[in-house]
Amino acid sequence: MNDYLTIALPKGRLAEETVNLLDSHRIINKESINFKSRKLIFEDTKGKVRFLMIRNMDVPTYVEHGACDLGVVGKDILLELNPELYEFKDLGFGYCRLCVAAKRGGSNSYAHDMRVATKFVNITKDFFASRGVLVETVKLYGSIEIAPLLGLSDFIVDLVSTGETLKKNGLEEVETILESTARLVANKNLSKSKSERIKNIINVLDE
Ligand SMILES: Nc1ncnc2c1ncn2[C@@H]1O[C@H](COP(=O)(O)OP(=O)(O)OP(=O)(O)O)[C@@H](O)[C@H]1O
Ligand SMILES: O=P(O)(O)OC[C@H]1O[C@H](OP(=O)(O)OP(=O)(O)O)[C@H](O)[C@@H]1O
Repeated sequence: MNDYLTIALPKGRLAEETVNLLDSHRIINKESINFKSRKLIFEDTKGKVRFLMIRNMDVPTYVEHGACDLGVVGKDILLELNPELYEFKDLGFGYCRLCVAAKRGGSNSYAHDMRVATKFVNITKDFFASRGVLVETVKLYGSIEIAPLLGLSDFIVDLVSTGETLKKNGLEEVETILESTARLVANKNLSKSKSERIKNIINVLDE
């Protein structure tokens, strides 16, 4: 079983694109994974790859601790968690921006002690500190756009792709903090044979 390469996939929008990419390069056969199933572990016996369906924010933890050899995760999460792992490759998909947003037509000036709702507490604190503003962060896990509408926060820091969620909820973008795409990451203490396999995978993806 140890000759299997274990890959942490983030359940959600990045998993299927990763599997399609690996399948199109014949690194795995996508038939070995059923996204509709409640199963959390899949094996491609021919390609000798095991996939673990992991919550997005947990992917770096699994890879950092060596429970998985490889993982796919957004750059946004890597910047937020700053894990000890190798970032091997920008996979190009999963593009989004981490933005400051507020109620449309409201005051967009920053002030000390204002509340900012976000999943990305570390990036948010650092960003406002770099602007000389000390803010109170309100940690949320989803539907962040609702917070300013109900007076829970003055601003939000959240991911924007098409801008549709901001628009539909009466918010507007104030500024972009960073851009993100999906990254292939690896554990830092891989065996020689696993390092070789990963190098081969990257070469195939680069062809
Ligand atoms: N609207 C979007 N369009 C494109 N990529 C996105 C978008 N939102 C997030 N992403 C990217 O995809 C990654 C996974 O997002 P996804 O929405 O699948 O998980 P999540 O909701 O953050 O995870 P969880 O539900 O486990 O908290 C994000 O970290 C980011 O890199
Ligand atoms: O600019 P858009 O294309 O509208 O995409 C942006 C939305 O996508 C993500 O949410 P997701 O769908 O992951 O739901 P969540 O609120 O549960 O995180 C993000 O947090 C925004 O809410």
